Order: sequence, then C-alpha cells, then structure tokens
Amino acid sequence: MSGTSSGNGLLHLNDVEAGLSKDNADLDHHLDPDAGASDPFDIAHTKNASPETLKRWRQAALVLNASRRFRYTLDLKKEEEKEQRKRMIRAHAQVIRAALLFKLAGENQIVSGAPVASPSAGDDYKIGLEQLASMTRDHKLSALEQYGGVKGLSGLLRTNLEKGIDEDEADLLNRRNAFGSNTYPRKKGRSFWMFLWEAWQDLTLIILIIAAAVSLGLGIKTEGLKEGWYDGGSIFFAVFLVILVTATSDYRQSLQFQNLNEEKRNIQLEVVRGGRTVKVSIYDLVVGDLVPLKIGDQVPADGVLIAGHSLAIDESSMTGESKIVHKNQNDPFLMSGCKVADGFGTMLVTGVGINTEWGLLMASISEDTGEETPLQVRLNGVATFIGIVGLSVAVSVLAILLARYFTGNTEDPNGATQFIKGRTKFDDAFNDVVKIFTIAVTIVVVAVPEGLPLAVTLTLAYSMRKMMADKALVRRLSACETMGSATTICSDKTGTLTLNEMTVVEAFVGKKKINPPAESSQLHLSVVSLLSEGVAQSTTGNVFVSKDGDDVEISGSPTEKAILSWAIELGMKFDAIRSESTILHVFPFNSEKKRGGVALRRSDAEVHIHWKGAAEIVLAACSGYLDSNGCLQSMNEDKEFFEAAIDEMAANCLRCIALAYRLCEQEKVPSNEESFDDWVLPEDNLVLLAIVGIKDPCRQGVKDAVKICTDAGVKVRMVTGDNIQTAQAIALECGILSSAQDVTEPTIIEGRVFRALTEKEREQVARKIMVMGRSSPNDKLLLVQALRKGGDVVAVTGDGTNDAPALHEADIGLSMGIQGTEVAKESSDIVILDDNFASVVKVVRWGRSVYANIQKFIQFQLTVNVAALVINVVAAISTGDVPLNSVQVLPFLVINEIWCFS
Ligand SMILES: Nc1ncnc2c1ncn2[C@@H]1O[C@H](COP(=O)(O)OP(=O)(O)OP(=O)(O)O)[C@@H](O)[C@H]1O
Ligand SMILES: [Ca+2]
Repeated sequence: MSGTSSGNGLLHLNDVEAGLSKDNADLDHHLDPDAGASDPFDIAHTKNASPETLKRWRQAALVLNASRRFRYTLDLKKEEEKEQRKRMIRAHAQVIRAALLFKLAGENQIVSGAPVASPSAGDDYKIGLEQLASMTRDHKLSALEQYGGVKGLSGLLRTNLEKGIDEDEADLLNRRNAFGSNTYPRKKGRSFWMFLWEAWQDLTLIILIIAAAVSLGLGIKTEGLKEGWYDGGSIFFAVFLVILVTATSDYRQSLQFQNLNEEKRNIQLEVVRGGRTVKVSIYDLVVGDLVPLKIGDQVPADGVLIAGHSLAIDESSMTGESKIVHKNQNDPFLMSGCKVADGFGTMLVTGVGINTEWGLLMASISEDTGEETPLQVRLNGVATFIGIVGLSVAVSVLAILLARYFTGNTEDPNGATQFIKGRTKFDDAFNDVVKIFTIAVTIVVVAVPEGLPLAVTLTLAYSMRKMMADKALVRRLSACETMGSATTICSDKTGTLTLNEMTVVEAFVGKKKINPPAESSQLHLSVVSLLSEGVAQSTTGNVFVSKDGDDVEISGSPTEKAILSWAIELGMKFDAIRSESTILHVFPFNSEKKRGGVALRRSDAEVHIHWKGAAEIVLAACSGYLDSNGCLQSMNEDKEFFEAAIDEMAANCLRCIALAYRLCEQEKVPSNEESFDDWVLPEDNLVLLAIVGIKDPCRQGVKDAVKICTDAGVKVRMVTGDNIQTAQAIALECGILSSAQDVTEPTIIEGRVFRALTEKEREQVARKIMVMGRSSPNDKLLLVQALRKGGDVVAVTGDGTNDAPALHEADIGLSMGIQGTEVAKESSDIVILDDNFASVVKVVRWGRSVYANIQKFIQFQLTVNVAALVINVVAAISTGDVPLNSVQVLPFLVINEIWCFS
C-alpha cells in the first residue's frame, strides 16, 4: 500500500456490498496499528490528504450518519423495554409495600392501636426504616411535618444539619444496620451457554450445518463409514469452531461490559461529614448523610431537601416524563437516580439502596450491552447475501448437472454415456445423482463466508480492549467503529485542553493592578470587606478550617476554588463573613448566563446584591467602580480602561472574572419569603469591585495530539464558554490556530454571532469555524448539528453539563472521567478516564484499526470465496467434478481468522 491512500483505514462498504473490495491490500500485514511507523493505518501518516482520500472520508461519513439513525432506533427499543420494566417494578413495589403496611397495621393494632405512620422507637433511631421509606417514596409531605419537618427528621436521624454525621466507623455501621447500605444486588449476566446457543442461529451457519449433514450422509453412502465422513466432518468442525469462538468472544465482551458498568456506577461524590466535605463512593452513603448537590449531579439516594436555591431536578430517568421539577420546601423530596438540571442545594439522605425505587430498578435490570453495531449488521447482511448467492449458484449447477445427466449428455471416464433411460440400473443412477449432489454441496460450502460476522465481533472486541488499556471507557460498542471515521472533533476548552487547575494570577481593584494579586496592604479595609462578602456568599464552594486554624481546605468547582483561595489570601474569614449576613435569594451561576448573583441582608439591615461572572458581561452592567481606597467612582470613560485590561489578561490566556455589587432599596425587596423565588435580582447600575485573571494552563501533550489529528485529516475545533480572546490565546498555544493571521471571522467567532445566523448560513460557516468563544450550551449544539448536516462525522469532547446537549447530538460523544459531571458522562459514548485530550487521539486510532482489520479480512476471505466458487462452478459444469473441496478450503479460512484476531 502506498502514499496517501494508505493512511486511510476505512472500509468501503459500498464495495463490500458489491462483493469485493477493489483495493489491493497488503494481506498479511500485521493488524496492530501500533506496529510501527511503517504501519499504513497509523493515522499520523495521512499527510496532505489527497482528493481521493477525502472522497473516501465522505463515503464513510454518509455511511456512518446512517448508522447513527440506526443507533437511535436501537435505543428507542431499549428505552421502551426499560419503561415497561419500570412500570412493572413500580407495580411490584406498590404490592410489596401494601402488604408490608398491612402487616404493620395489624401488628400496631394488636400492640397499641397507634397510627401507622407514627415514629416507633427503634433500637438506635427514633424512626424506622419503613416509615422513612414510605414517606420518601410516596412524597408524603404530611408525614414529614408530623416528624417536625426537616429539622425534626434530622433529630430523629441524629444528623447535625450543619456538620452532617460524624465520620466514625461505629456510627456508619449502626446506620447501615438500621437502614441498609446504598448497594443493590446485581442481576446476573447471561451464561456462556446462552451465548453458545445464540451463536449458531445465523443463516450462513445454518446453511453450513445442513450442508455438513447432507455431505456426511452422502459421503458415508458413497465411500463407506471409514472414509466417507471426512468432508462432512470437516465442515462440522469448522462450524463448531466458528460457533465456539463467537460465543467465547461475546461472552468475554459481556463480562467486560459488566465490569464497565460497575465502574460507571461507582460514582465518587462529596458529602458533609463532621463539618468537612469529604469524597466518598456512592456505595458508602448512609441514611442521615448530608449531600451537597449542584448542577449536573446525579441524586445519589432518596432524600429530602434541606436548603437550596433554584434547585431543579430532571426526573425523567425515574418517571419517564421529561419534565424539570423545581424543588423547595413545598416539594422537598428527591428521588435517587434523577439529575440536577439547575441550581444547588443540600439534601438529607433518608433512603438508600434497595429501599429506593432506583435501587429496585437497578437490581432488576441487567445492563446487557448485547448491541450489534452498524458494521456488524451490515456485514451480517453481506455474509447472508453471499451465502444466498452461493446457494442459488449451487442449485443452478445442480439443475444443470442433473438435466445433463438425465438427458444422457454426460459421459463417464471411459467415454460411455452415463445414463441411458431404461437401461441404467436404479442403483447406479442413484449413486451418480448422489455424486452430483455432493458437488453442489461443495459449491455451497466453499462460497459461504461463515467467518465474516465473526471477524467483526473479534476485531471490535480487540479494539475495545485496546481502548480500555488506553484509558477510554467504552460505553457503547458502536462508538469503537464510528470513532475511526470521525472527520472533526469539537472540543471544549476548560478541563479538556486545559488542566482545570486554576489560580488567580492577576487582579485589578479599581484601576489599580494588585501585585502580587493577593497583596491586601494596597487596599482599603472597606474594599476588602465588600470583596470578602461577595466572594464568601456568592459561591457554591466551601471552606473548612481545621481546629488549630492552620489548614484550610477549599471545595467547589476549580473556578470557585481559585477565587476563594485568592480571597482567603486577601484576608477573608469565611465563616465569620458568612455569619454577618443572611442570604435572601440566589441566582445560581449557569453556563447560559455566565454569571451568578446573590442577595443578602447584612446585620445593619442593608440589602446587597453581589454579582460574579464573565468579566466583560459583568463590566457592561457596571456604572461605577470602587477604587482601591474605597471611594466610589463613576465609570464613564474608565470603562475603556477596564476593557483593555480584560483584553490584555485574556490575550495572556487568562480567564477573567469580574465581581460587582449594588445596594438594593428596601422597598424593592419582596416582603414575604414566598415571593423570593420569583424575584429577579437587579443587575443594572452595578459597582465594580474587582477583576481577576485566572490561569488555567494548557495540558501537556495537547499540542502534539492536535497535530496528529490534523495530519490525519481530523479537524480539531474549540468550542468554549470562555472569553473569545482567552479562547484564541489557548487555541494558538495548543495549535488549533496556526498563526495569529488566522484570527478573522468566521475562523474565530462568538457564540452569539453564530446563533444569529440562519440555518443555511450556519451550515456554510460551520466548516470554517476553528474557535467559538462565549458559546452557550445551545450554540455548541447548533455547531454540531450544522457540521453533521455538512457531512462531517463529528466527535465532541466535553466535561460540563453545558456540553451535554452537544455530546448527545454528536456521532461520538466523549466525556471526561475525572472532572466530568454525571450528566455529561451519561450523554457520552466513551468516557476518557484521564481527562486528557491526547487519549482522544488513541481512540481515533483504535477506531480506525477496526476498519483496517475488517477491510483486510474481507479482502482475504472474499477473494478466496469468490475464486473458489468460480473455479468450482466452471469445473463442475465443464468436467462434472470440483477441484476444490471443503476439506481444502474451510480449515484454511478458519485458521486464518483465528490467527488474525487472537
Ligand atoms: N463559578 C463561576 N462563577 C462565576 N463565573 C464563572 C464561574 N465559572 C465560570 N464563570 C465564568 O463564566 C464563563 C463561562 O463558563 P462556562 O461554564 O460556560 O464555560 P467554561 O467552563 O469556561 O468553558 P468550556 O466550555 O470550555 O468548558 C467563564 O469563562 C467564566 O468567565
Ligand atoms: Ca468544560
């Protein structure tokens, strides 16, 4: 294989369907794409893709877009089954629950006649398992009130609503004994025998089995038991081998998927124990735990909401309706397995494991990923098609030979006519006919490509194993093959191209640049105090100071952590500041708005609104600023100064965040707490407090990875929520943009500009976009849609909830294992366990090796099959005998196959 076409490891499915691949491949080339620099399927070698290569890319694109539709139909079917299961379980659970309640009621009546739901004194806790479970599962607000609300309930569960439960083993064990642990029994996967049973139910194999039986019978009839079994026996052996290998491979794959599921479900999450935020496995959660929830999280157990702001839960995974439910004191019940769609809050765990509906659901469905990939389906089709062609050819040959024989047109080796009506004995005629049958059977056997489906199975299993070794967790098998034909990768910036380890390195307070950024001696006390107030109250993070006061632990998102630790260095006393004011209402940060706000009442009764968010957006809402001496200045022409400051920080790859605040007139504050929820926090006439520049360094190896992709014909684009200048700087640093001259629209574009285009324009522009800044989650989605419409096979990488829609829409979604939110992971096909963009390249490579391997195998197998078929047919018709029999061809094919993929 030479030059440009060699780097293209794609299978031309159109050719395959025609029966033969025209490409003249190096047949015995080793299959390992890592085999060395000379490997034609090493994607780094597709330099300067020729038009020919590009044409093939497009072919694959078309084919694979079709496969996506396929994937969806599959999903739908599965979803339907899941739904039915759910309904069944719910009905079941109701029955079990009803029976239990009935029993309980009976016992209570005998003992005391007390009402069913009253707290009965347990051994350790003043509330029993069944009471808790029935309250949470049925969302009984009245029961919660009966226990004294969340506060009363926490008392019954012996949980401190601030500090959580103690972190001591005895207490945890106690809780596990009383209320169970957050695990559920696993449904066993299918056994090996099931796979064996399924493996033979394949049309090509059935044709072969019948052929084998016929061949065995005829063989024994003509040549006797001792020698006559060779042909039939060898076909049986080959079939058996194929079945065995298929079943073994499928079985191993299913075991692997079971392990993957284990890994996938073992979510690490933060809980508050002993006043600290600690990371534990979801399985270690106990009743009474306090769990902070934020956007993108999965609710890890059943529970009630203690406090939260704008908390919205997507309950579709449990109820089946895709509806976002807002949670507050009137509807505080949280169901395990649901996702947090917006806002944040803290929940008190009241039900775990099998006592939750999610647990029941999980225990009753076995997640068998017995999915057939599009390639498998297609090649099954090809194999069946060829099998049928072989069969029809054989039948035709049979008809021709029989007709010739019975019309007396065949001669035996001595030149005598074989069949003369009325003279040839029945026995002789019968033997001759049997011989003709044997020829037909041989033709069938030689023509059937029985190994073709198996080749796909084996090569998929192989590349999946390799991907796993390269830190990519494959959630959907079809992703293995689709990834090989990706033509573009849309990557988010934060967390994928960069490390997501953030530190504040520059800060402006007023027009003064603070250097070093946390040098508070240059600032007036009132400024520091206002800044601290804003930072401490408008955060989803937390600060824990150890008893001796030296160690400070900060939790939260990387951005929050950076700002918190900067403020602490400035002198912020987190707990003290937080106790000086009470939060009235929160507008949580989200990626759509790119800012978050909080309204708080201070001890002097003043109401402050603090805003924190994307620098240029917050700055635009400011009409004044506080200088470093604490004097209020009006913005006017100084705005340009700040804009220039932001641009300069952004050009140095920094992520800019602005902090601002304003006073709120008392009469504008809602008078009763109920209406806080509808309160739109004022965000005009703000006073700028500070602008900080946060450094988030590029990951090592990203530049090389981007280059490898580009060389291989895979375009890397960056789609980020961050400032366009920051995006540009990072894109230059990691090689997505090659030079500063590239930076004109639409190569680099803002989300809002792209959004405003018509669908047609978007489609045209999309191909040129290399960097998109300040994009909303929907812009990411629009870009992916536009690219796919233009014929690209799009891979999307992302970690945040803001990436989820795009991840879902993409041909292949890749999420990040460490920083990725549950929602992002759920929407993806592959989870990159080490969060590194470089691993994405390896996935592309293994994906391509799938195509390369199958291409080679098909070329080999079909060449042999077709050649043997043609030779046999020609020979059978001209000489009445076949030169190639099954004993010669079959073992050869099977051995080649097993050698190829083991
Ligand atoms: N916790 C936060 N509080 C206030 N502002 C924030 C916070 N986190 C991020 N921002 C600001 O909002 C902007 C957009 O964030 P968003 O979550 O949309 O994307 P991102 O994480 O920066 O980038 P990417 O899409 O590449 O992952 C950031 O650039 C930053 O200026
Ligand atoms: Ca991100």
